[in-house]
Amino acid sequence: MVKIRLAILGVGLIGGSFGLAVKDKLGEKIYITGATRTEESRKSAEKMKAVDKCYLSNIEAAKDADIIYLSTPVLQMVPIIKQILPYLKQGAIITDAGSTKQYIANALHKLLPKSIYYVPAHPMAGREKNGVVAASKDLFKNKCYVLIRDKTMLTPEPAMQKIRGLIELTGANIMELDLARHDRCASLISHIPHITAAALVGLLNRNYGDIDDCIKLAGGGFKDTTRIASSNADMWADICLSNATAIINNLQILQEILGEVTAAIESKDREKLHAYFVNAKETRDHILQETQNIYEIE
Ligand SMILES: NC(=O)c1ccc[n+]([C@@H]2O[C@H](COP(=O)([O-])OP(=O)(O)OC[C@H]3O[C@@H](n4cnc5c(N)ncnc54)[C@H](O)[C@@H]3O)[C@@H](O)[C@H]2O)c1
Ligand SMILES: O=C(O)C(=O)C[C@]1(C(=O)O)C=C[C@@H](O)C=C1
Repeated sequence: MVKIRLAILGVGLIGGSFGLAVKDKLGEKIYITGATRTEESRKSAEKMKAVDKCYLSNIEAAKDADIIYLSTPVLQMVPIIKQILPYLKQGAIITDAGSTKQYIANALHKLLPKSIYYVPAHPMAGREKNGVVAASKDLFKNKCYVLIRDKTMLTPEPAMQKIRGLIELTGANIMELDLARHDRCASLISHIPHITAAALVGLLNRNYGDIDDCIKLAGGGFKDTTRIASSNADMWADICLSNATAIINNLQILQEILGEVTAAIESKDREKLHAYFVNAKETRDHILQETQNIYEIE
Protein backbone atom coordinates (compact mmCIF):
# COMPACT_ATOMS: atom_id res chain seq x y z
CA MET A 1 0.00 0.00 0.00
CA VAL A 2 1.39 3.44 -0.96
CA LYS A 3 1.39 5.66 2.08
CA ILE A 4 1.28 9.43 1.97
CA ARG A 5 4.08 10.77 4.14
CA LEU A 6 3.08 13.97 5.91
CA ALA A 7 5.40 16.01 8.15
CA ILE A 8 3.84 18.47 10.61
CA LEU A 9 6.41 21.01 11.80
CA GLY A 10 5.17 22.61 15.03
CA VAL A 11 2.71 20.07 16.47
CA GLY A 12 0.66 22.45 18.61
CA LEU A 13 -3.06 23.30 18.63
CA ILE A 14 -3.36 23.65 14.84
CA GLY A 15 -0.75 21.12 13.67
CA GLY A 16 -1.96 18.58 16.23
CA SER A 17 -5.61 19.05 15.20
CA PHE A 18 -4.68 18.64 11.53
CA GLY A 19 -2.76 15.44 12.31
CA LEU A 20 -5.63 13.99 14.35
CA ALA A 21 -8.20 14.84 11.64
CA VAL A 22 -6.33 13.31 8.68
CA LYS A 23 -5.21 10.25 10.68
CA ASP A 24 -8.81 9.67 11.69
CA LYS A 25 -9.85 9.52 8.03
CA LEU A 26 -6.80 7.84 6.43
CA GLY A 27 -5.55 5.51 9.19
CA GLU A 28 -2.70 3.33 7.86
CA LYS A 29 -2.80 5.08 4.45
CA ILE A 30 -0.86 8.00 5.93
CA TYR A 31 2.38 8.12 7.93
CA ILE A 32 2.73 11.34 9.90
CA THR A 33 5.97 12.61 11.35
CA GLY A 34 6.04 15.68 13.57
CA ALA A 35 8.50 18.14 15.06
CA THR A 36 8.25 20.02 18.35
CA ARG A 37 10.73 22.01 20.41
CA THR A 38 10.43 20.32 23.80
CA GLU A 39 10.58 16.72 24.95
CA GLU A 40 7.32 17.23 26.83
CA SER A 41 5.35 18.28 23.72
CA ARG A 42 7.12 15.60 21.64
CA LYS A 43 5.83 12.95 24.05
CA SER A 44 2.34 14.50 24.20
CA ALA A 45 2.09 14.56 20.37
CA GLU A 46 2.89 10.84 20.17
CA LYS A 47 0.71 9.92 23.16
CA MET A 48 -2.29 11.74 21.65
CA LYS A 49 -1.54 10.05 18.28
CA ALA A 50 -1.54 13.42 16.51
CA VAL A 51 1.52 12.02 14.67
CA ASP A 52 2.98 8.53 14.27
CA LYS A 53 6.49 9.63 15.20
CA CYS A 54 7.60 12.96 16.67
CA TYR A 55 11.13 14.37 16.58
CA LEU A 56 12.90 17.30 18.19
CA SER A 57 14.34 18.09 14.74
CA ASN A 58 12.54 19.69 11.79
CA ILE A 59 15.01 18.05 9.40
CA GLU A 60 14.40 14.52 10.76
CA ALA A 61 10.64 15.03 10.52
CA ALA A 62 10.68 16.54 7.00
CA LYS A 63 13.34 14.64 5.09
CA ASP A 64 11.20 11.79 3.66
CA ALA A 65 7.91 13.70 3.49
CA ASP A 66 5.70 14.16 0.42
CA ILE A 67 3.82 16.98 2.12
CA ILE A 68 5.15 19.41 4.74
CA TYR A 69 2.59 21.19 6.95
CA LEU A 70 4.04 24.22 8.76
CA SER A 71 2.19 25.16 11.94
CA THR A 72 4.67 27.16 14.01
CA PRO A 73 4.22 30.90 14.66
CA VAL A 74 4.44 32.75 11.31
CA LEU A 75 7.93 34.27 11.72
CA GLN A 76 9.44 30.84 12.45
CA MET A 77 8.30 29.43 9.10
CA VAL A 78 10.83 30.95 6.68
CA PRO A 79 13.88 30.07 8.84
CA ILE A 80 12.53 26.50 9.13
CA ILE A 81 12.17 26.20 5.33
CA LYS A 82 15.74 27.45 4.90
CA GLN A 83 16.88 24.82 7.38
CA ILE A 84 15.03 21.84 5.81
CA LEU A 85 15.27 22.80 2.11
CA PRO A 86 18.48 20.85 1.34
CA TYR A 87 16.87 17.67 2.75
CA LEU A 88 13.48 17.81 0.98
CA LYS A 89 12.44 15.29 -1.68
CA GLN A 90 12.01 16.49 -5.28
CA GLY A 91 8.30 17.17 -5.83
CA ALA A 92 7.59 17.77 -2.13
CA ILE A 93 4.66 20.09 -1.43
CA ILE A 94 4.80 22.64 1.39
CA THR A 95 1.61 24.05 2.89
CA ASP A 96 1.14 26.11 6.04
CA ALA A 97 -1.50 27.19 8.52
CA GLY A 98 -0.08 30.67 9.15
CA SER A 99 -2.59 33.42 9.96
CA THR A 100 -0.96 35.85 7.49
CA LYS A 101 -0.08 34.88 3.94
CA GLN A 102 1.71 37.55 1.86
CA TYR A 103 4.83 37.63 4.01
CA ILE A 104 5.47 33.86 3.82
CA ALA A 105 4.44 33.54 0.15
CA ASN A 106 6.76 36.38 -0.91
CA ALA A 107 9.70 34.87 0.98
CA LEU A 108 9.11 31.34 -0.34
CA HIS A 109 8.66 32.63 -3.89
CA LYS A 110 12.31 33.74 -3.78
CA LEU A 111 13.57 30.74 -1.86
CA LEU A 112 12.04 27.61 -3.38
CA PRO A 113 13.44 25.77 -6.40
CA LYS A 114 10.98 24.83 -9.21
CA SER A 115 10.81 21.22 -8.01
CA ILE A 116 9.36 22.10 -4.56
CA TYR A 117 5.83 23.48 -4.50
CA TYR A 118 4.08 25.82 -2.06
CA VAL A 119 0.33 25.95 -1.39
CA PRO A 120 -0.52 28.66 1.18
CA ALA A 121 -3.59 28.03 3.32
CA HIS A 122 -5.19 29.20 6.57
CA PRO A 123 -7.74 27.44 8.78
CA MET A 124 -10.15 30.03 10.21
CA ALA A 125 -10.64 27.99 13.33
CA GLY A 126 -8.83 27.95 16.60
CA ARG A 127 -9.03 28.46 20.32
CA GLU A 128 -7.49 30.73 22.91
CA LYS A 129 -5.55 27.69 24.21
CA ASN A 130 -2.31 26.50 22.66
CA GLY A 131 -0.15 23.38 22.49
CA VAL A 132 -0.95 19.89 21.25
CA VAL A 133 -2.84 19.09 24.47
CA ALA A 134 -5.55 21.52 23.30
CA ALA A 135 -5.81 19.85 19.84
CA SER A 136 -8.94 18.11 18.60
CA LYS A 137 -9.76 16.14 15.46
CA ASP A 138 -12.93 18.20 15.00
CA LEU A 139 -11.37 21.67 15.33
CA PHE A 140 -11.78 22.48 11.62
CA LYS A 141 -15.11 20.73 11.07
CA ASN A 142 -17.64 23.05 9.38
CA LYS A 143 -15.22 25.98 9.76
CA CYS A 144 -13.78 28.02 6.90
CA TYR A 145 -10.34 26.92 5.63
CA VAL A 146 -8.77 29.35 3.14
CA LEU A 147 -6.81 27.99 0.19
CA ILE A 148 -4.78 30.68 -1.55
CA ARG A 149 -5.02 30.94 -5.32
CA ASP A 150 -2.99 33.87 -6.59
CA LYS A 151 -1.82 34.88 -10.04
CA THR A 152 1.66 35.67 -8.74
CA MET A 153 2.12 32.07 -7.66
CA LEU A 154 3.24 29.36 -10.04
CA THR A 155 1.93 26.42 -8.02
CA PRO A 156 0.93 23.59 -10.37
CA GLU A 157 -2.73 22.54 -10.19
CA PRO A 158 -2.01 18.93 -9.09
CA ALA A 159 -0.17 20.26 -6.02
CA MET A 160 -3.13 22.55 -5.22
CA GLN A 161 -5.54 19.62 -5.56
CA LYS A 162 -3.45 17.36 -3.30
CA ILE A 163 -3.59 19.92 -0.50
CA ARG A 164 -7.28 20.58 -1.13
CA GLY A 165 -7.92 16.84 -0.80
CA LEU A 166 -6.12 16.66 2.56
CA ILE A 167 -7.93 19.74 3.89
CA GLU A 168 -11.28 18.26 2.83
CA LEU A 169 -10.61 15.35 5.20
CA THR A 170 -10.84 17.75 8.15
CA GLY A 171 -14.50 18.51 7.34
CA ALA A 172 -13.72 22.21 6.78
CA ASN A 173 -15.41 24.41 4.18
CA ILE A 174 -12.76 25.46 1.70
CA MET A 175 -12.75 29.04 0.42
CA GLU A 176 -10.32 30.37 -2.20
CA LEU A 177 -8.82 33.87 -1.84
CA ASP A 178 -5.83 35.68 -3.31
CA LEU A 179 -2.95 36.74 -1.07
CA ALA A 180 -3.76 40.44 -0.72
CA ARG A 181 -7.48 39.96 -0.13
CA HIS A 182 -6.76 37.26 2.46
CA ASP A 183 -4.49 39.53 4.49
CA ARG A 184 -6.87 42.50 4.27
CA CYS A 185 -9.91 40.44 5.31
CA ALA A 186 -8.05 38.50 8.02
CA SER A 187 -6.87 41.78 9.55
CA LEU A 188 -10.48 42.98 9.85
CA ILE A 189 -12.16 39.77 10.96
CA SER A 190 -9.42 38.32 13.16
CA HIS A 191 -6.29 40.41 13.76
CA ILE A 192 -7.92 43.70 14.86
CA PRO A 193 -10.45 41.88 17.10
CA HIS A 194 -7.55 40.15 18.90
CA ILE A 195 -5.62 43.39 19.35
CA THR A 196 -8.77 45.08 20.60
CA ALA A 197 -9.61 42.29 23.06
CA ALA A 198 -6.11 42.64 24.51
CA ALA A 199 -6.63 46.44 24.69
CA LEU A 200 -9.81 45.96 26.77
CA VAL A 201 -7.81 43.89 29.25
CA GLY A 202 -5.02 46.50 29.08
CA LEU A 203 -7.55 49.18 29.99
CA LEU A 204 -8.46 47.23 33.10
CA ASN A 205 -4.77 46.90 33.95
CA ARG A 206 -4.29 50.66 33.72
CA ASN A 207 -7.01 51.02 36.37
CA TYR A 208 -5.44 48.40 38.61
CA GLY A 209 -6.64 49.96 41.87
CA ASP A 210 -10.21 49.04 40.94
CA ILE A 211 -9.47 45.63 39.47
CA ASP A 212 -10.86 43.48 42.33
CA ASP A 213 -14.20 45.30 42.32
CA CYS A 214 -14.33 45.26 38.51
CA ILE A 215 -13.90 41.49 38.48
CA LYS A 216 -16.70 41.07 41.02
CA LEU A 217 -18.88 43.26 38.78
CA ALA A 218 -18.06 41.41 35.57
CA GLY A 219 -21.04 40.10 33.63
CA GLY A 220 -21.13 38.66 30.13
CA GLY A 221 -19.85 41.81 28.42
CA PHE A 222 -16.23 41.53 29.53
CA LYS A 223 -16.09 37.75 29.11
CA ASP A 224 -17.67 37.80 25.63
CA THR A 225 -15.35 40.50 24.31
CA THR A 226 -12.08 39.27 25.87
CA ARG A 227 -11.99 35.45 25.50
CA ILE A 228 -9.43 35.75 22.73
CA ALA A 229 -7.16 37.97 24.85
CA SER A 230 -6.01 34.66 26.43
CA SER A 231 -4.44 33.59 23.11
CA ASN A 232 -0.78 32.76 22.53
CA ALA A 233 1.43 35.91 22.65
CA ASP A 234 4.15 34.41 20.41
CA MET A 235 1.65 33.75 17.67
CA TRP A 236 0.05 37.20 17.89
CA ALA A 237 3.29 39.16 17.91
CA ASP A 238 4.26 37.39 14.66
CA ILE A 239 0.85 38.04 13.09
CA CYS A 240 1.09 41.79 13.83
CA LEU A 241 4.57 42.05 12.32
CA SER A 242 3.77 39.99 9.23
CA ASN A 243 0.56 41.84 8.30
CA ALA A 244 1.64 45.29 9.44
CA THR A 245 0.21 47.43 6.60
CA ALA A 246 -3.36 46.14 6.81
CA ILE A 247 -3.31 46.11 10.62
CA ILE A 248 -1.95 49.66 10.98
CA ASN A 249 -4.45 50.92 8.42
CA ASN A 250 -7.41 49.35 10.23
CA LEU A 251 -6.17 50.39 13.68
CA GLN A 252 -6.10 53.99 12.42
CA ILE A 253 -9.71 53.66 11.26
CA LEU A 254 -10.67 52.12 14.61
CA GLN A 255 -9.07 55.08 16.39
CA GLU A 256 -11.10 57.44 14.19
CA ILE A 257 -14.28 55.59 15.14
CA LEU A 258 -13.43 55.80 18.86
CA GLY A 259 -12.62 59.49 18.37
CA GLU A 260 -16.08 60.04 16.86
CA VAL A 261 -17.78 58.28 19.79
CA THR A 262 -15.73 60.31 22.28
CA ALA A 263 -16.73 63.55 20.51
CA ALA A 264 -20.41 62.52 20.44
CA ILE A 265 -20.37 61.81 24.21
CA GLU A 266 -18.55 65.09 24.93
CA SER A 267 -21.07 67.10 22.89
CA LYS A 268 -24.01 65.10 24.36
CA ASP A 269 -25.08 64.19 20.81
CA ARG A 270 -27.60 61.46 21.64
CA GLU A 271 -28.69 61.05 18.02
CA LYS A 272 -25.15 60.29 16.90
CA LEU A 273 -24.62 57.83 19.75
CA HIS A 274 -27.92 56.11 18.98
CA ALA A 275 -26.96 55.80 15.30
CA TYR A 276 -23.57 54.35 16.33
CA PHE A 277 -25.22 51.46 18.19
CA VAL A 278 -28.02 50.99 15.63
CA ASN A 279 -25.49 50.64 12.79
CA ALA A 280 -23.44 48.14 14.76
CA LYS A 281 -26.48 46.07 15.70
CA GLU A 282 -27.86 46.02 12.16
CA THR A 283 -24.53 45.00 10.68
CA ARG A 284 -23.91 42.29 13.26
CA ASP A 285 -27.47 40.89 13.00
CA HIS A 286 -27.01 40.73 9.23
CA ILE A 287 -23.67 38.91 9.63
CA LEU A 288 -25.27 36.39 12.01
CA GLN A 289 -28.07 35.77 9.53
CA GLU A 290 -25.56 35.23 6.71
CA THR A 291 -23.51 32.82 8.79
CA GLN A 292 -26.48 31.09 10.40
CA ASN A 293 -25.26 27.62 9.46
CA ILE A 294 -21.96 28.10 11.26
CA TYR A 295 -23.57 29.41 14.43
CA GLU A 296 -26.32 26.76 14.45
CA ILE A 297 -23.66 24.04 14.41
CA GLU A 298 -21.95 25.56 17.45
N1 LIG B 1 -4.55 29.32 17.39
C1 LIG B 1 -5.35 29.68 16.42
O1 LIG B 1 -6.47 30.08 16.70
C2 LIG B 1 -4.88 29.62 14.99
C3 LIG B 1 -5.83 29.47 13.98
C4 LIG B 1 -5.40 29.41 12.66
C5 LIG B 1 -4.06 29.49 12.35
N2 LIG B 1 -3.15 29.64 13.36
C6 LIG B 1 -1.73 29.69 12.98
O2 LIG B 1 -1.22 28.39 13.18
C7 LIG B 1 0.12 28.44 13.64
C8 LIG B 1 0.25 27.65 14.93
O3 LIG B 1 -0.58 28.18 15.92
P1 LIG B 1 -1.04 27.29 17.16
O4 LIG B 1 -2.22 27.97 17.75
O5 LIG B 1 -1.12 25.87 16.80
O6 LIG B 1 0.20 27.52 18.16
P2 LIG B 1 0.78 26.49 19.23
O7 LIG B 1 1.64 27.29 20.13
O8 LIG B 1 -0.29 25.66 19.83
O9 LIG B 1 1.70 25.54 18.34
C9 LIG B 1 2.86 25.95 17.72
C10 LIG B 1 3.87 24.85 17.87
O10 LIG B 1 5.05 25.18 17.12
C11 LIG B 1 6.17 24.84 17.89
N3 LIG B 1 7.32 25.58 17.40
C12 LIG B 1 7.57 26.90 17.52
N4 LIG B 1 8.72 27.20 16.91
C13 LIG B 1 9.20 26.05 16.37
C14 LIG B 1 10.33 25.71 15.61
N5 LIG B 1 11.23 26.65 15.29
N6 LIG B 1 10.49 24.42 15.23
C15 LIG B 1 9.58 23.48 15.54
N7 LIG B 1 8.49 23.73 16.26
C16 LIG B 1 8.30 25.01 16.67
C17 LIG B 1 5.76 25.18 19.31
O11 LIG B 1 6.57 24.54 20.25
C18 LIG B 1 4.32 24.64 19.31
O12 LIG B 1 4.29 23.27 19.60
C19 LIG B 1 0.48 29.91 13.75
O13 LIG B 1 1.16 30.30 12.60
C20 LIG B 1 -0.86 30.61 13.82
O14 LIG B 1 -0.77 31.91 13.27
C21 LIG B 1 -3.53 29.69 14.67
O1 LIG C 1 -11.62 31.15 18.04
C1 LIG C 1 -10.53 31.59 18.32
O2 LIG C 1 -10.05 31.47 19.43
C2 LIG C 1 -9.76 32.32 17.31
O3 LIG C 1 -9.29 33.34 17.63
C3 LIG C 1 -9.55 31.73 16.00
C4 LIG C 1 -8.96 32.65 14.93
C5 LIG C 1 -9.93 33.83 14.69
O4 LIG C 1 -9.55 34.97 14.86
O5 LIG C 1 -11.05 33.56 14.31
C6 LIG C 1 -7.62 33.15 15.34
C7 LIG C 1 -6.58 33.24 14.50
C8 LIG C 1 -6.53 32.47 13.28
O6 LIG C 1 -5.62 32.83 12.34
C9 LIG C 1 -7.81 32.00 12.82
C10 LIG C 1 -8.86 31.89 13.67
